[in-house]
Amino acid sequence: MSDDFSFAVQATDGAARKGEIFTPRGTIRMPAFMPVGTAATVKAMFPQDVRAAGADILLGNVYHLMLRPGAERVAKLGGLHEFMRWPYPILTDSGGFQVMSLAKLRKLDESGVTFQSHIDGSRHHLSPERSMEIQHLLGSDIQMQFDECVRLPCSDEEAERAMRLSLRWAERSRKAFREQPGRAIFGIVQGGANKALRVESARALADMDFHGLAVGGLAVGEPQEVMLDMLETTVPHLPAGKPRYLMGVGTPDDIMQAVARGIDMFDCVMPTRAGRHGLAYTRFGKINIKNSRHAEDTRPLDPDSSCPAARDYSRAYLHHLVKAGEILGMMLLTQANVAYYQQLMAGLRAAVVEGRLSDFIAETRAQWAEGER
Ligand SMILES: CNc1nc2cc3c(=O)[nH]c(N)nc3c(CC[C@H]3O[C@@H](OC)[C@H](OC)[C@@H]3OC)c2[nH]1
Repeated sequence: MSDDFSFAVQATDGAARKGEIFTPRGTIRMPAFMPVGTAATVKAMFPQDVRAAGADILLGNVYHLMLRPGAERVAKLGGLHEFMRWPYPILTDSGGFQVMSLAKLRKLDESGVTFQSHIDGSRHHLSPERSMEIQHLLGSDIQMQFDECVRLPCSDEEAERAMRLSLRWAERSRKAFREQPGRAIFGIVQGGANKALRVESARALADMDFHGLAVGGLAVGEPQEVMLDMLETTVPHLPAGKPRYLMGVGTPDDIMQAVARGIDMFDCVMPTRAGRHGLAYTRFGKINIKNSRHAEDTRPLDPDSSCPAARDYSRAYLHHLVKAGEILGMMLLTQANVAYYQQLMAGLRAAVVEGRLSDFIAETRAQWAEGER
């Protein structure tokens, strides 16, 4: 196992790619779905179950971890991998998105963002330099540049201001990144829903020495067709030899459509958050397990699933646990959902290798529509 970070495309099907990222902590099979582990845990799941579900990499977040327990403390305790007992790759977001969505009393200027913690009101400052230092302290394998993500819809002026600021912050993040074998930094394309801005941002970042590139500023309230239109505009300007990560996406259908347009990596709170609210993702579509029609249904979510939570427990039992507010209900549905997302990614990877991605997408959608047999 080399101690370097590297990426290889092994098959293509139209714009879609099947590839792998190699890191000293393990290989990431792509297209990949990265479960969100914001506060050093994939909520309601043991790390070994996240791994058993098929995940090669999970996410951490600068904003949450700098506020609690603190980046220096995580470093003192051996780093995030040791802290949360996840020895495989971790990608950390740079915190800019959460500051703008969670923190109070934010002040943004060229230096960065000053804000008050949503937890205890303490005051903090995040800059490209401090965000990279925190990601280094956490021991992150893939670090994200510090950027500004604007909500949609927004004016062209607002999108341009944030995109240019994010490019200047990309340079500063890249300079502040501590080069280490196996460690990577990704740039983030911004530009709102403005095609010219998206192309300019992508081209500028492609010329900087990033290991991978993310498409940011999407999944922020825009319709799917706007998101897909921005992908068709942006992806052709991203280097084919680097991984492409679409941040915050998405539903199973969003992911399939984005894979077909050349995206390799995804993250979304949907499978974990939905699991905690009684919503199950399955090959037959979504199942709201709270619905009374499941109260005496002895079938599991999916008898053919490799995930024990989806295969071994009746819908009646899951219905009972969720109605009773039992913790095990959250645990089982979260595990089943994360496993379903990983099974979907495995199906997409195989379909690209076999050159049958469009058939796979059509078959998968048909099975959702058909629902239960
Ligand atoms: C939901 N839609 C969505 N669009 C997004 C766009 C951006 C963006 O342009 N820049 C940055 N830096 N982050 C973004 C993010 C946050 C992802 C993180 O948010 C956290 O999920 C809650 C998780 O942190 C473990 C994840 O880590 C990568 C987005 N999320």
